[in-house]
Amino acid sequence: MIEVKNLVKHYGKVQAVNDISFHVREGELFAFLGTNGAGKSTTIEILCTFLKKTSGTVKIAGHTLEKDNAAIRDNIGIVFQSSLLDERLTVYENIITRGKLYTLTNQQLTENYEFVKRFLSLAEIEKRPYKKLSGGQKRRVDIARALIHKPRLLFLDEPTTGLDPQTRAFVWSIVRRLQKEEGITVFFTTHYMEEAAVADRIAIMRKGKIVAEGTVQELKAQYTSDYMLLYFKNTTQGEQWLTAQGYDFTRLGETYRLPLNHTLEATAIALAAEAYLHSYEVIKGTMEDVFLHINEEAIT
Ligand SMILES: Nc1ncnc2c1ncn2[C@@H]1O[C@H](COP(=O)(O)OP(=O)(O)OP(=O)(O)O)[C@@H](O)[C@H]1O
Repeated sequence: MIEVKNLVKHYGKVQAVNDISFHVREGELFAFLGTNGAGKSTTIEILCTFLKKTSGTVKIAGHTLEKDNAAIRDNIGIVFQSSLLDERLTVYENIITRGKLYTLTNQQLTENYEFVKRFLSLAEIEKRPYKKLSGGQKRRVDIARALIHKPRLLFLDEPTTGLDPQTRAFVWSIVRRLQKEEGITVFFTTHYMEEAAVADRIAIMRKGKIVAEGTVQELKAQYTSDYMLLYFKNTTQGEQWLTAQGYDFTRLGETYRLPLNHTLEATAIALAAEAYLHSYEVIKGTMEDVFLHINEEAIT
């Protein structure tokens, strides 16, 4: 659905995107991550036809960027962090006005409107002015606006920043349904690593370069490790046992931390230490660990 090769973007002397290549498969939920200033927005703006690249090639849904931008725009929907809708118009008016920018017949527009209304549960709010809506309702309408022409690819730039946890969960349930039920490819950015963890694949940018790419499992395997926390009945005896076994442990107050090569190692350790243990837990590496590791690695 997206194929990017050797993409470069300079703003004067600033090299915002520095020779990146990646692809996104049809139907995928793809997360594009990076610290502030990494080059994500610049990349998205190029992919969405808003910004001219310096060099490189981009193909979206089989169409070549800059040769066939109109066809690309017909295939994509975009939800920005800040809304682009008219505060004074109603939900219905906003979405229909947007839909009229595309080459849809009246019948197609009506059918598509009925689809987004149902999919995003807009029936109760369609007659209300946009400015009267809550933050979560506004987000639903923003997504409806992006879907009115039934695009195959949806870009979401930090779609949940500033929303409460319940609304965030709701937005993600919509995104998942769009992917699963409608087969829409989703390309999103976020600063919330637990959101990135649900993606099929992830690319991480730093200073204009893609520094890591893969599935959540692949990235975790490469950049994090699992560990075990041990809580002993008697810390002196517990520590003696760990030392006798030759384990490379760290003491954190009354707790002992043991790195694991594999999660299942914890079972054997817990069974061997059973006589000394009060309890234990296994902590899995997270996407947050991956992200911090990659950015630390790049700094040092
Ligand atoms: N119009 C511009 N003129 C000059 N430099 C720019 C311009 N837009 C972005 N930059 C610079 O390009 C680099 C990449 O910026 P970009 O906005 O793409 O990063 P980002 O990863 O989207 O960051 P954020 O997470 O903060 O949105 C930064 O160094 C930024 O200062």
